[in-house]
Amino acid sequence: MDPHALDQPSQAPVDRPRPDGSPRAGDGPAPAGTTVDEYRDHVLALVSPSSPEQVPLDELATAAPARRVLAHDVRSLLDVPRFDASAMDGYALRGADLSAATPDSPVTLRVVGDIAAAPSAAPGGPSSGLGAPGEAVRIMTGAPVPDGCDVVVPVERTSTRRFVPGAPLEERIEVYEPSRPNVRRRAEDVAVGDLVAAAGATTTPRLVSAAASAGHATLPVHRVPRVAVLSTGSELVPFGTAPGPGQIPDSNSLLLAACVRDAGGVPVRVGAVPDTAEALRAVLDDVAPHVDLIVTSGGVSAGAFDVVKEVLSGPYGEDHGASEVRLVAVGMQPGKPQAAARWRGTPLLGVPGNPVSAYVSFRAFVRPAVRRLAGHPEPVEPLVERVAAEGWRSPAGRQQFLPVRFVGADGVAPVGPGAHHVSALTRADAIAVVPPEVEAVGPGEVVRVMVIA
Ligand SMILES: Nc1nc2c(c(=O)[nH]1)N[C@H]1C(S)=C(S)[C@@H](COP(=O)(O)OP(=O)(O)OC[C@H]3O[C@@H](n4cnc5c(N)ncnc54)[C@H](O)[C@@H]3O)O[C@H]1N2
Ligand code: MOO
Repeated sequence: MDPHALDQPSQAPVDRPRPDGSPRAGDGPAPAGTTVDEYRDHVLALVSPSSPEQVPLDELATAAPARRVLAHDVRSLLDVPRFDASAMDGYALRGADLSAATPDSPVTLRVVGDIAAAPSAAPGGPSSGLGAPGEAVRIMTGAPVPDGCDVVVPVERTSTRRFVPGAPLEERIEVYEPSRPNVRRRAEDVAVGDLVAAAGATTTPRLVSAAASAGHATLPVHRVPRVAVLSTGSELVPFGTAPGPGQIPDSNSLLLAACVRDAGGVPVRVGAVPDTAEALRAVLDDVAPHVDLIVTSGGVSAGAFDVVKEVLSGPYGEDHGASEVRLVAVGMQPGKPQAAARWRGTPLLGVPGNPVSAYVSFRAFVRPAVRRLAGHPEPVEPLVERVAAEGWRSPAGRQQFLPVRFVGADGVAPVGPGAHHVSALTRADAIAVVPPEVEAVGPGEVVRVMVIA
C-alpha cells in the first residue's frame, strides 16, 4: 500500500510543466495532434528486443508461443544431404553402362548387392566397393549411393517392375533405356557452415526441422516477453460473476491477455483494479519487476476518476515510479486517448477502456511493441489491400479503424451497425484502416486492412 496515498490529494494540480508539452492531470485530452504513426514510433522506442536464450528444438516445435525469433544467424553443422543419396527405389549403377540401352536391346546387369536406408549401408560400410562396370546394386530411396555408381534407375524402368516385400534379390536385371541420375548430391541443400536462417527469422515448423537436419539441438531465440495486463474500473466485476447495479463484467483483461498471447508474448493477467490511485500503484509496483511490459485498459480519458492518468501524471507520479509519461490524444477513431510511460523503469501502455478502442489500440500500438520485445525486426505488420464492397463514411482528420468482414474474393464491407460494440468484433475478419484525410470510402475503392488472424 502506498504510504502517500491517503494524505495527499490526488486531484491537486501539478505545476511542473511536462517536458514534452503533453497534458497534465486535470487537463482534458489534448487536441488530436499526434498521428498514429508518430505515437507508434514513440511506443516502439520505449521497448527493445529481449535477451537471447538457447531453446531445445522440441520445445520450439511443441510449446507456446508457436513462433519465436532467431537472435543470431544459424549455420549448418552438417552437410545436407549428408551423403550422395538415392532419390528413387531402384538400382544404382554406372550410367555409362546404359548408353546403348533400348527397349529392343536392353542392357543386362548383374545384381551384386542390396542397400537399404540404414546405417550399415553408409559410405565406408559394407556397400563400399560396389558398383563396378556391368553391376547393379538394389537401393532404396534415401540410401547412400555406392562410390562407383552415378545413376539410380527406378525399379519400374527395369525388368523387375516392382519390388515385392520379402522377395529375394534377383541375380540379373534388364534396363531398357538410359536414365536420369536420380541422385541427391552430398551438401546440395546446405554444406557445413552455410547459412540455414538469418537473425530475425521466425521459428516456423520448416525452420525448426531444417535446424535439426543441419545438426542443431537448440536455437538461439529471443526470450518470450512477459506482459502484464490489467483493467481499471471500479464498475468491473470478474467474468462469470453476476454484476450488481452499475457494474459490468471485466472483458478487456481477457481480450488483451489473449491478444498478447497471439502476438507472441506470455500474458500475466492481473484482472480488474479499482479506480483508486493507491490500488493501481500497488499493483503496478507488484508486477513491474517481473514483466517486460505493462498494459492497462481504461482510465485514460477526461473523467474525474481516470486513474491511469492520475497515477502517471498526477501529483507525485514521478515520485511513485512513473517516468517518461506521455498522455496523448491520437488522431484516430476509436482509440483517441492513449498513455505511454515507464513504471519503475518497465514500459507501460495505457489503452482506452471501450472494448473496441482497446482492441484497435492493441493492434495499432501494443502488438507492435510485443513483437519488438519478441525480437521481430519488422514489428509493424504490413496492411493488406482489399476493395470496398460498400461505401462508408470516415471521420475527418482522424485515421479510422473500422471492423469489416470479407466479401467475395477480395472485398470488404463494414460489419454493420454497432461497429463500436465488442460483439461487432466477433463478426469482423479485419479492421479497415482509412487515412485521416479520407472522409468517405466509395464502393470499388481500394482500402487497406489489418487482417484478424
Ligand atoms: N469529456 C470527454 N470524455 C471522453 C473523451 C473525451 O475526449 N472527452 N473521450 C472518449 C473516448 S474517445 C474514449 S475511448 C473513452 C475512454 O475512456 P477511458 O479509457 O477513460 O475508459 P473508461 O472510462 O474507464 O471506460 C470506458 C468504457 O469502456 C468500458 N470498459 C472499461 N473497462 C472495461 C473492461 N475492463 N471490460 C469491459 N468494458 C470496459 C466501460 O463500458 C466504460 O464505460 O472516454 C470517452 N470520454
Ligand atoms: O477514441 Mo474512443 O477510443 O472513440 O472510443
